[in-house]
Amino acid sequence: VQGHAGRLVFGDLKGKTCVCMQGRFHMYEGHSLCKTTFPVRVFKLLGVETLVVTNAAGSLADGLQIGDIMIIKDHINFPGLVGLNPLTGPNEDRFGPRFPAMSGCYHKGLRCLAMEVAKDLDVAAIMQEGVYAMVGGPNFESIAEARLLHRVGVDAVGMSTAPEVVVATHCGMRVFGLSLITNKVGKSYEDSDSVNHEGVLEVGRLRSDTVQQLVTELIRRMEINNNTSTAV
Ligand SMILES: O=P(O)(O)O[C@H]1O[C@H](CO)[C@@H](O)[C@H]1O
Ligand code: HPA
Repeated sequence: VQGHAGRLVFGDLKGKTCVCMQGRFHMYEGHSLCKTTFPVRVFKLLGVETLVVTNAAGSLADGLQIGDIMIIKDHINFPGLVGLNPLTGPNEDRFGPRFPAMSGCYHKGLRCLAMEVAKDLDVAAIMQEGVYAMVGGPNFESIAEARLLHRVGVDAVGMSTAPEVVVATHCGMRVFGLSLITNKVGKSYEDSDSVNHEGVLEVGRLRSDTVQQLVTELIRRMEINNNTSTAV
């Protein structure tokens, strides 16, 4: 999608072997969920243990302002709830079970560590935990849709991430996620501001250094098991 470089970068980050996706596939681009999540299975086969996901998202929570960073505590996978799930079809037993649990899919230890990192980098004031919801897109939400999402407990909404997290959790990877709040989602018919992709990219540019520092320091401090691989 425009604004995503579409590169896969391999390297060493603070002593940990990492592979980084600059960009992702989205369902709204017409890709199957199988293709959208294919990189995650490639990472698994490469020996990656931890997946760090980042996204741009619109805020529904009054306490989340533009430029804030939300540590994803949990998600609501709206496409998944109606059967648009990357795990649909015969189960790939070599990756994981037919019916994987999704409770606790955003690793608690990594969430706590990220908050410590935020304090040490002096950015804790712009960070809090919340619930991310994936919608199909590509249109942004109507006012009634925004109100619905708010009522069901969504803090931030975007059009990605949940399928990758489902596939990573299915194959036993640890997951950590961040949403950069790029816009407020209008919940009032009196609001005249409307969101657009250029505005989303602009906030992304403004906060890219902060997100980069947070992720780098988190990776430097995170415990690893046998190998040293992380995918971002
Ligand atoms: O989730 P990412 O790809 O970060 O970006 C979000 O921002 C784009 C819309 O501006 C959509 O792609 C949406 O999902
Ligand atoms: N809605 C859905 N996806 C998004 C938004 C939004 O407001 N902002 C960035 N991605």
